[in-house]
Amino acid sequence: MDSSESADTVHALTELGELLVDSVLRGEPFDTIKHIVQEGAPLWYQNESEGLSALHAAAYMQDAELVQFLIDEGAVWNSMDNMKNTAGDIALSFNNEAVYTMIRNAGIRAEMLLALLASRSEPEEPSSLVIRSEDVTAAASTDAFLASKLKFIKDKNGQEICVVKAGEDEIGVMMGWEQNIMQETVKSLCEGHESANSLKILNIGFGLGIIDSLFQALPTRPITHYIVEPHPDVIQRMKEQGWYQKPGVKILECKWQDSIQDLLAVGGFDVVYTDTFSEDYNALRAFFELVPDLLAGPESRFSFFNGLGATNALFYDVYTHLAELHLSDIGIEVKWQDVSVYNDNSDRWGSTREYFLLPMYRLPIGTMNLM
Ligand SMILES: C[S@@+](CC[C@H](N)C(=O)[O-])C[C@H]1O[C@@H](n2cnc3c(N)ncnc32)[C@H](O)[C@@H]1O
Repeated sequence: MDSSESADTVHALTELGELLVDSVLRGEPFDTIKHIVQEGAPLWYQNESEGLSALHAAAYMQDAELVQFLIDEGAVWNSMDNMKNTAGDIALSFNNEAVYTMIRNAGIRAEMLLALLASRSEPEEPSSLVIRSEDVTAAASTDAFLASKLKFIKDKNGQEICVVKAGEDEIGVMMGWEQNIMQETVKSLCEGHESANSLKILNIGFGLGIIDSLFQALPTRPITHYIVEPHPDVIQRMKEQGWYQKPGVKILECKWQDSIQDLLAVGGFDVVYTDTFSEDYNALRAFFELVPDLLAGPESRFSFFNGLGATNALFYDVYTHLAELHLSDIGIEVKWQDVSVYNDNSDRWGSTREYFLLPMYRLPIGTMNLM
């Protein structure tokens, strides 16, 4: 094909794409739209003016039949319009549960498939949702992150935060406002635990040490408290803060991937928590697979920082369901709890990139399902 032919093809596809979106928005009959799709209109096409795809348009029209048809024909569930809304966000804004659920389930199916493909291919393909393979900054590459200098500073409210430079942006590794999430997590992991008086705890990722300090402040101090942390600046701070002298605390200065054999050999943990940085869903899922062998038994509890996709309600919902399904596959049943993180203090991010924009954090507590 010469360049004028390919320009003609692009032009024809653009015209068909525009026609499809316009027809959906005009409420044309189902058969007319089906015909345009069968003529080859690209379902991935997003119109010039607003960035709307046919799926966005069908969500605006609240046409469940059409939404299902477009999904079945391969519409892209997670594309964002110029306002950064997905079709799922639009359905949500209309409170249209049926349409929203169809789009969300399409997302879950697509991500399940991607995760399956990733587990069978070398090298691994990252999940399509948030962190893309081309992101080699400290935000999405563990090597880049571990080689970066961390800054421990105070936010406008005087709360401690830890930030790292990622390309042009500064991004929070751990922000002070997450204290509440950590508090609720410790409560749900430890309160009423059968082994509350002799807890054996494993935490992956020290960060600001918020959760580890909360574990240490439990009415009965944990008997054994493993912390896995690879970043040299964090390790330096742990030394300055006396973590190496605390009774029962054992610090492994490496990534969880490099200490997993030792951790499995220890095993028998009553509580396991993980909250790393710059890792994608595939890494989290790889950790999930190990959890049953790390836990002591059915009374043991597991949680993880459920923050992937949290810049968008639909993405967050898809990740939350994906995690639940994958954990259920390996015999871990998850109960979810909503923790309000709404805060009208728009300064909580300072100049850092925002990564959690939803009013609710969905806190997972997993236990071994022996059924
Ligand atoms: C978000 S912070 C953890 C915050 C912590 N939950 C708290 O309460 O302060 C993430 C931490 O995970 C560490 N980390 C990153 N990749 C890791 C990996 N592969 N294994 C273990 N820790 C990792 C980072 O160095 C960082 O200290």
